Amino acid sequence: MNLRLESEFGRLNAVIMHRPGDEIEMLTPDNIGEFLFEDVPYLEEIQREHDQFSSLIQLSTQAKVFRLTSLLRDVLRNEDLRFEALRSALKPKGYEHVAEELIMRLSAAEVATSLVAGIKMKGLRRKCNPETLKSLSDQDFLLTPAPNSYFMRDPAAIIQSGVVSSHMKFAGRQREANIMRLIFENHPLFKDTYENAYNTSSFGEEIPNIEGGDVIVLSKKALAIGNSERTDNEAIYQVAKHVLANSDVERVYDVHLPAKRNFMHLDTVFTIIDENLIVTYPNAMKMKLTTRVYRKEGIDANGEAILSSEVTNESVIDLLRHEIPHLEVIETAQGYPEYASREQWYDGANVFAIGPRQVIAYNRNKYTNRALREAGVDVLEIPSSELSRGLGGPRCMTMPLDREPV
Ligand SMILES: NC(=O)NCCC[C@H](N)C(=O)O
Repeated sequence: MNLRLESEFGRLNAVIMHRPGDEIEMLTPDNIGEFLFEDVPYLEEIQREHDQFSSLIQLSTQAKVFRLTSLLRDVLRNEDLRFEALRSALKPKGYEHVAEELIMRLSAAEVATSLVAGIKMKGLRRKCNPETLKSLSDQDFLLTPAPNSYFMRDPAAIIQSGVVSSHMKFAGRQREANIMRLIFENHPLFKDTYENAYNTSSFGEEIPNIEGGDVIVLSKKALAIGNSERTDNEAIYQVAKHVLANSDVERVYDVHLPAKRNFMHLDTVFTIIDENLIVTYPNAMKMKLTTRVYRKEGIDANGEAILSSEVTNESVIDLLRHEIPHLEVIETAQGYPEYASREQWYDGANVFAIGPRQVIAYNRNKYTNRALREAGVDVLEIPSSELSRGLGGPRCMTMPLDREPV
C-alpha cells in the first residue's frame, strides 16, 4: 500500500478502525477525566453503533476496513516484537520486569487485546501471580487501558509524503501511537512503503507533540496542521520540512487554535468534503488567529528543505478562501448560535468523507446534517449516543490509508 494521501475526500479504498472493546469497561466516573472521556459509555451499545459505522463504510464504498487488533496480532506473532511491545507498555508504571513471565502465558492475540484493553490484577491472577506484584490490589492496573483507541485518527496521519507518527500529548494515549508505529514498521502490508514524515532525531528526551486530528490534507499542494492544545510548533516545523522536500506540497499552514477542550484538534473545527467545500464551526474559524505559512526555498547540501515562513493574522476561513479557489462553506447548524455550539460539541463538523460530497455523520447533529444536505451533500447517518461520549466524531474514528486520486 502506498501510504501517501493527497486528499481528504477521494473515494475511500482502505481504512483502519478499532471496534471499542473491553477497554471501555475499565472506565469509571472517577477515572473518565484522566482517560479524556465525558461519560462512561455502555459497551454493548457503543459496539452496535460502531458496527453500523464500519458496515456502512464497507457497503457504501467496498473499501477494505482493517481492524487495529488483527493488524497488531499479525505483527505480534513475532516473539521478539511481542516481548518488546509488552515490555515497553509495562515500563511507564515500572512493571517491565514481569514481561518475561507474562509473555509465556499470553498468545499473540491476547497480547494484542491486552495492549488495548489493559490488564487488571484481578484478571491476571487467574493466569499468573508474580511475587513482585503481591502488593497490588485486584482493582489495580498492571497495564492501563487505552479506551481512546477507537479514535483511530489521532495516533498517526497519512499525508502527501508519508506517515506522521504521532507523539501524543497525554501519557494515557501515547501507547496508541506506539502501536501504530509498530504496525507500520513491521506489517507486511505496510513496512516497504512506510516513510516516517515526523523526524524526531533532533530532539532529546522531550519530543514535541503532534496528533493526527490536527493534520488536514488541503490538496496536493497544501497541508494544514493545527497548533493546538495537543500539537506543538517544533513538530509542525519538522513535518513541514518533510512534506515540502518529499512531495508536490508548496504550502504548510501552522494554524493556531484556541486552547479549549472542544477545539482540541483542527478537525473539530473544520473538515474538507470536496475540492472546494468545507464544513466548519463558524466561531472558531472566524476568529483572527496567528497562522504561519511555510514554503520551500530550496534544498540544502544534506537534501533537507530550506523553508521560509510568513506570519499572518487572517482568520482561518479567510486563509482557506485564498488557498482553495471558489470555496463554499457550510456552517454547523447553519450558523444558529445555540444549535451550532451544541452540534460542534458533538462533532457536527467532524464528518468522515467517503467520497466527494458523500459523508458519514452523527445522527444527533440534525441541523448540521440538514445544512449539508441542502448544499447537495449525501449524508449517511450513524447512531451516536455512546460513541460521542469520548468527544470525537466520525473523522476522528477513522484512519484512511488509501483513496482514489481526485
Ligand atoms: N481527532 C479528534 O478530535 N479526536 C478525538 C479524540 C477524543 C479523545 N477523548 C481525546 O480527548 O483525545
